[in-house]
Amino acid sequence: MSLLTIDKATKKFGGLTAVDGVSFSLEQGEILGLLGPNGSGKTTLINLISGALPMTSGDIRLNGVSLAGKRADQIAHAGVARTFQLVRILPSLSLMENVMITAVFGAKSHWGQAAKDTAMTALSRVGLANRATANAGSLTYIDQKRLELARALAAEPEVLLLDEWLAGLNPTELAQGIALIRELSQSGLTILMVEHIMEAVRALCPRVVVMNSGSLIADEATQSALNDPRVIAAYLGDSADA
Ligand SMILES: Nc1ncnc2c1ncn2[C@@H]1O[C@H](COP(=O)(O)OP(=O)(O)OP(=O)(O)O)[C@@H](O)[C@H]1O
Repeated sequence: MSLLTIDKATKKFGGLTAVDGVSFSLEQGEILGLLGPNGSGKTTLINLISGALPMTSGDIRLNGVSLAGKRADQIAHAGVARTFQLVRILPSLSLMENVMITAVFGAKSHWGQAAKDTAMTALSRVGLANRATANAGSLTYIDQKRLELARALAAEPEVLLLDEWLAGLNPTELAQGIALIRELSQSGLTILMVEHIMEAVRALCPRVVVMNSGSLIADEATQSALNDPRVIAAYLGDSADA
């Protein structure tokens, strides 16, 4: 059985079908790229998986158990964590406090010292342990992104959803970011990553799924997808780095 199964997931906003009967699955330990031009439905799909938005129809299953109709907090508790395109850290709190919040509300609902330990482990994994007591508002952009990632990791997910986590980094930071995601993947975490930076997709994802206008147009090995005429046609006319 696949770890995460997306089964004809559909989301309509009034007359617009943003996600249109999308089906694919992720195996335990896999790192899968979710590609597509701007507006193709990638973030909406991430919102459906994480419960930020309810599906119009279809099903999403984690370990065979349906997540359909569940709230975001219930889905986090079930083992799905995400990062947001625009980081959602709380600038007036310390890094530790930012991360403890998700340790408390994540898959294992830690309290007290256990929440602190989980938060510190997550901060260590992203290289921010030595700044645990600093104010989150003082962080550079890359460190805000690291903190956002630590918040997702502190929920101790089985599946991590990354929504353009690498966007906006300079070349040095991008190399560091790719190395960090690779480490997380090698530790066994299952990752679905929305990404426009093809260098990162090639470096990290053996397989990709590609959306266009809400529909899935490819589910194949990355190299073959990037040479697929349907994928190339979807990206033409879009400014994305394809
Ligand atoms: N809350 C919403 N209400 C109405 N329409 C929405 C909403 N969220 C997204 N859409 C529309 O759904 C479509 C898919 O948007 P989505 O943000 O999922 O695309 P995307 O592939 O993530 O794009 P990008 O790469 O630019 O982030 C777009 O036409 C968008 O305008």
